[in-house]
Amino acid sequence: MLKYLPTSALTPDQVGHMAHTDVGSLTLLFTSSPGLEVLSRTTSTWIPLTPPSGTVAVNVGDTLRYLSSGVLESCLHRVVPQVSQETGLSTTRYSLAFFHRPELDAEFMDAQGNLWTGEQWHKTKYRIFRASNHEQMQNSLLTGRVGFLGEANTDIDNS
Ligand SMILES: O=C(O)CCC(=O)C(=O)O
Ligand SMILES: [Fe+2]
Repeated sequence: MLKYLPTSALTPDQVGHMAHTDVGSLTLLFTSSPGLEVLSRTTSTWIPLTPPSGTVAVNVGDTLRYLSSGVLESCLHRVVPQVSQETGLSTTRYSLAFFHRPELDAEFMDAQGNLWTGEQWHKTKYRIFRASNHEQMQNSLLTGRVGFLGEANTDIDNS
């Protein structure tokens, strides 16, 4: 369960959840709160996505992308705070994510040809997830797009 607390600090480096691809294979995301946005590969714009009530959003993560040799694309997404007209603060947001991931000893190759085990990939990418927003912005591992740093720039490499 993820809870995004209200904040008055709405500068771009303090978004609810930085632009990223999920680390595992498939993510099942349950939420009825607005704020989730997905980057369109065709227009390179952020598209708001609120799953209709009773439905679940299914994200392909990095490892399924690599295990399928890129046939399935990992989805780049972020969470943007929604500001309440009454308080001027962002609203509290809840979501429930169920992360599937490969076995720790599963092997796959990333888009640059580097070989990984599931465990290595998970530990490496999670270290970035836990880092400060500033450090996250220095590392395109978070976005799974070489040279693309999410909020920090918009040059997308489709590798
Ligand atoms: O809270 C959400 O809607 C998305 C969360 C998310 O993208 C994640 O935890 O990887
Ligand atoms: Fe995510």
